[in-house]
Amino acid sequence: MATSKFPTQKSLAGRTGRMEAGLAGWKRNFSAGNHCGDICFSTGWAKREGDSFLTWARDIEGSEFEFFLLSGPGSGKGTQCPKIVEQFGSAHLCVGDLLQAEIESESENGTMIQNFKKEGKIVPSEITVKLLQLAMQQSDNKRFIIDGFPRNEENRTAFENIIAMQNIVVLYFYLGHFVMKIEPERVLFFDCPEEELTKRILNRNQGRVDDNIETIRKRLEVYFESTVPVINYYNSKGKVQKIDAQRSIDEVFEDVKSIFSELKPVAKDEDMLLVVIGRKESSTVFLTIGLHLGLEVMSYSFNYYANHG
Ligand SMILES: Nc1ncnc2c1ncn2[C@@H]1O[C@H](COP(=O)(O)OP(=O)(O)OP(=O)(O)O)[C@@H](O)[C@H]1O
Ligand SMILES: Nc1ccn([C@H]2C[C@H](O)[C@@H](COP(=O)(O)O)O2)c(=O)n1
Repeated sequence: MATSKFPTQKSLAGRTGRMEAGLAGWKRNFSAGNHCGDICFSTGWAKREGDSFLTWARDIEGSEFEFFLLSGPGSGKGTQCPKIVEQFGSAHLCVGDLLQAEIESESENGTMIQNFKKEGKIVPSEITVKLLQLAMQQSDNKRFIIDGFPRNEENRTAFENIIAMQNIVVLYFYLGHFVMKIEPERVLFFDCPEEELTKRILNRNQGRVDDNIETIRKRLEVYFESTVPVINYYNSKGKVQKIDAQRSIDEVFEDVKSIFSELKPVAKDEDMLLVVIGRKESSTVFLTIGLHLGLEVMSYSFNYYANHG
């Protein structure tokens, strides 16, 4: 086994302090209302050699990375994705296509989605995130290119705040769950002027209900108002890779290729905060999950808050 770089007891003490402070917040939230009965938090620092918090989370979720592909309508997302899939073997999840499949399956949300689409509006995250999660779960692939998502702040927070551990909750007798934030590995942004986008969509000829000048204008409005702030958000986190999309399809793909070729497995050496919230059994769940995942538990505490119901 490689040499461990576990934090010292001293540094753990500081972290445990922060953890306790965080728990005070949880306690306030729970006592505010939604919970009946006794609450237990089991928390601790744990790690697995060579893993970062995020890789670990993905590992459990079963995915190696997610790329978000975010750009204006008609910028070439749907054109480049099959090429990425062919060359790099990632799974392409196009949220627009997932929504279209819902429309075609005449599901209960189909008509509502169709109306949003006609008006160039963004479908509520409650629907898109569920479709996306399901598609990810059903895929054998562990690498995802998520095309056309998140389109606005609501999409972004819904996805990032996903309760990633629902499967584990089921496995462990509904006793507790982890909550963690999932962020994309990178965000690809195809930069293309508005006039070019409009021209491309009007020439697309795929029979889409939203490929008419009136809806294109609305979609562009929504794009500048809601999607550009999301791109700016990820840019501020250093995740955005901008590609000049006003060139030929092959030239654009050359840049895409170089980004994907740079990908290396993430292997940071960080410890992680593990939180299990539940009833009295939360400490058992904590230790069982740690064991199951091959984690070394470095510090651990059990907190019991009597009836807040
Ligand atoms: N680099 C390019 N140069 C010229 N035309 C392109 C280029 N890339 C894509 N196109 C064409 O532009 C049109 C729109 O492309 P595509 O459907 O890939 O865009 P998109 O970003 O997926 O759009 P939407 O967000 O509306 O689904 C298509 O007809 C496609 O063939
Ligand atoms: N996150 C998303 C993605 C797409 N939609 C809707 C609205 C779009 O007009 C339509 C088609 O998407 P596209 O193929 O242009 O990516 O799907 C949404 O509401 N939310």
